[in-house]
Amino acid sequence: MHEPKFGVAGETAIVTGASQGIGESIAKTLAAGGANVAICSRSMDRVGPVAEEINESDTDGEALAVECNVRERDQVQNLVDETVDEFGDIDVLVNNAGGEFVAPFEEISENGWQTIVDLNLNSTVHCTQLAGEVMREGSGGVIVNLSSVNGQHAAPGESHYGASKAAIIRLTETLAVEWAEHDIRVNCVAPGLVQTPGVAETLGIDSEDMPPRENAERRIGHPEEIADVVQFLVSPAASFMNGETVTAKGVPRAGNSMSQDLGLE
Ligand SMILES: CCCCCCCCCCC/C=C/C(=O)SCCNC(=O)CCNC(=O)[C@H](O)C(C)(C)COP(=O)(O)OP(=O)(O)OC[C@H]1O[C@@H](n2cnc3c(N)ncnc32)[C@H](O)[C@@H]1OP(=O)(O)O
Ligand SMILES: NC(=O)C1=CN([C@@H]2O[C@H](COP(=O)(O)OP(=O)(O)OC[C@H]3O[C@@H](n4cnc5c(N)ncnc54)[C@H](OP(=O)(O)O)[C@@H]3O)[C@@H](O)[C@H]2O)C=CC1
Repeated sequence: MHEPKFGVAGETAIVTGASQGIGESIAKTLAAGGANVAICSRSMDRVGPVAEEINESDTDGEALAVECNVRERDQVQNLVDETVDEFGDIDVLVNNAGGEFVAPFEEISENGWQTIVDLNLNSTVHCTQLAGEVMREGSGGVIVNLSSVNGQHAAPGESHYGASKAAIIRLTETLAVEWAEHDIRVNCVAPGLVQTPGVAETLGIDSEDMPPRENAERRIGHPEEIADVVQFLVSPAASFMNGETVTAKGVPRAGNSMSQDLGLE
């Protein structure tokens, strides 16, 4: 009889950008599955309480909070070092930290473009190279990158974000090929619109404005619906998946009526 292998118990995972939103949900989901999680954000005041909540819950996995701006390579090295010191190894890396502002291409300054590329793409490079070194010297691992439907389809005001998220998809595919010999799988998740504090801030919509889950045509996603996809990809159940981008967007079109209303498609 074939036993499904969806577990992550005993694994050590780094989740970046875990003080809120999708990253917080991924960290809690992996910890609930028995993984130890090293979680980071730019502020210990914000990420510390998430780790406390995990450690005070009855999950098997433990949490370590680290203050780390993933745009700064030396801070990422410290995140990797603290994780290995605390848990002994790194089995899983989830490159979740990211963000954007919405602006027409011609209004994006050089620094504005650089900021978004640094935050989404270059941070993924820092984390993947530095945590990947530990994986390659050890017994391999699993990496999951957060892209976006904006990395797959054009949307107005998203040139910088879309370019950085499209690059993450190709980086994922390339590393899956290059690092297969090190027993490292690299996959990607491309969410559609998901209800997070970042979306509320970027798009100016509050959770009270969000359509209910029952409204399949208009509703936006919930963070745990992305966390479950990540949990699957890092588990041995996805052992034959490498270099893939899994889209999670609720409706089988580019976006939904909600994103049309918001002018995102
Ligand atoms: C067909 C497809 C259909 C798709 C339908 C579904 C669509 C799904 C869409 C999902 C979109 C969601 C994406 C997300 O990632 S949401 C969650 C992410 N969270 C956030 O984005 C957080 C909010 N943003 C921020 O915190 C900041 O804006 C940011 C982190 C992005 C930058 O902050 P930072 O402090 O590092 O940078 P500065 O404020 O110093 O700015 C740096 C330069 O950028 C310029 N800038 C900043 N904002 C704007 C703006 N609104 N317009 C133009 N330029 C901006 C700023 O001026 C600086 O440049 P200069 O020095 O040259 O002035
Ligand atoms: N929500 C959505 O609709 C979609 C989101 N995505 C992607 O999913 C990921 C998560 O999005 P979401 O949960 O909405 O984002 P949020 O803005 O809600 O949360 C972002 C998280 O990243 C952290 N963060 C931001 N900048 C840095 C940095 N430089 N270094 C370390 N941590 C940082 C923030 O913590 P702090 O402020 O404490 O540093 C926070 O924990 C992003 O990559 C995003 O692009 C993709 C498609 C759709």
